[in-house]
Amino acid sequence: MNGHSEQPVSGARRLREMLADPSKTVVAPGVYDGITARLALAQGFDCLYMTGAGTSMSRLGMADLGLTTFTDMHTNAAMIASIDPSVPVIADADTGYGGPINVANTVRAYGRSGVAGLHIEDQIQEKRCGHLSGKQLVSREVYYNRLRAACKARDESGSGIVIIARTDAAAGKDAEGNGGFDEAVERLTKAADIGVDALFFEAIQSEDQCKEVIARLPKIPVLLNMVDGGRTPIISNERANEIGFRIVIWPTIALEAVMAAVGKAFQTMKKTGKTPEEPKMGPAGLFEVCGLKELMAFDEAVGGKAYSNS
Ligand SMILES: C[C@](O)(C(=O)O)[C@H](CC(=O)O)C(=O)O
Repeated sequence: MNGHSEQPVSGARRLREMLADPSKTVVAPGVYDGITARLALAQGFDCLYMTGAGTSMSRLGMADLGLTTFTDMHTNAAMIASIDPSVPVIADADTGYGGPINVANTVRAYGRSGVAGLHIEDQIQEKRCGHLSGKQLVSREVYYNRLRAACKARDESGSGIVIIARTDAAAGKDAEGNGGFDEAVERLTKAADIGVDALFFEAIQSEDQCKEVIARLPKIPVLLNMVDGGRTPIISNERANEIGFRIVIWPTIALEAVMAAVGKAFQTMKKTGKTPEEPKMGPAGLFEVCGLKELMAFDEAVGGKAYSNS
């Protein structure tokens, strides 16, 4: 033993193992920072989803309108993936942030940082949340080039990062007017032929459409995007599994909880001059969510005295 017993764990490999069982559905709650990632991990989720909308709002204070750069997204994804490298993180990679060489750079960088999977979409650079109206798409050719670049970078880098092709065509159109349900099926069918690992049909409008998507895209795993108040009716993870979805992401679960709760706490402070009455965790309780005990134990294990009387 040389003491180097901790082998790097590949989130991508773990995600691929999870996807290899066709009877299983990977469930990934949306997280966007260290706190939400820690809270999801504490509940025992075996996969996390880094939401781009949440990253945009938490890091920039801006709505999901394509303002986040590669650096914003990569830095956040890398941080989240590093908290528990044994739990795969699927991260939003929007349009890939430019042309084919940008897409390739994104795939390589996410893979090097331990991100297990990412999705690349066919919106134009001035993109928006998939559940808003008026989405504009790049042409099929530009989209397919993005996907070819992503697959080539995955293969050349050897990271095995799971490439998920997302199309916004069901509720958007390109400059030639191509759009709608069948266009989305066509784009994702081609995506599977190009060699991506999974498919993301954005803004499915009904449970019947969910079934049709699964029937028409039989080749590789299909992801379901569950956004409360979005275009797709909410179904349970169990139902998604019965229909045949292999990944379910819940991008806004933490955003909905946090925004409502924090807004209420600030309102109470403004009205009463104090924090809300509810029981508090206290500083130690708060830090324990983010590894306080483990960090102190590590320090002590190597002879540190800094925290021994805390
Ligand atoms: C999945 C998504 O890309 C995200 O950023 O999390 C968003 C979610 C949202 O804005 O509600 C999307 O569906 O476009």
